[in-house]
Amino acid sequence: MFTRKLLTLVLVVQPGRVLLGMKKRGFGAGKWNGFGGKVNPGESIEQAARRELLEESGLTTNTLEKIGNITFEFVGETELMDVHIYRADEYDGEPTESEEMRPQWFDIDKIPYGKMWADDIFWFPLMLQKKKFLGYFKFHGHDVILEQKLNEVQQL
Ligand SMILES: CCc1c(NC)nc(N)nc1N1CCCCC1
Repeated sequence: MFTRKLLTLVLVVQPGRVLLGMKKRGFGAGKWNGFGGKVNPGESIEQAARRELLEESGLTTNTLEKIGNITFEFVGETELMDVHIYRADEYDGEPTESEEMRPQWFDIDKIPYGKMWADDIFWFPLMLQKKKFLGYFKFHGHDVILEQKLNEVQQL
């Protein structure tokens, strides 16, 4: 009944601040988010995460750490979104605007949750504490969470 679409999301974190991108078009346009997107046939999830980070922000990293996996259901859609979330604590390059994303650093205490996907406020604190987590969010439209599960795990 449900198929799964593999997606990636990378958060670049430095002491006291996190790099987010303003999505300029497509799915999630107008929201701040990490960098990510689809996994192409023949590439690993981690390779896709690295590719999307470079394409969307201009950055590369040696330290991509898998920190979470969240499954999203949108009511009425039969394709679940299986988002594999990574944290990068180091990076090379300079944040660069792309066609998809306008990057900007945010102080940890000024993360614009009101302009992000509604789930982020729940799992960002775990991500920032370097905890690992599994989650499930059921959305009605793009703004209303009907059901949610979020559990810390020791390994992914
Ligand atoms: C699945 C949608 C989504 C979402 N909740 C609904 N929350 C965040 N932070 N990112 C998302 N993605 C990240 C991968 C690329 C698509 C958008």
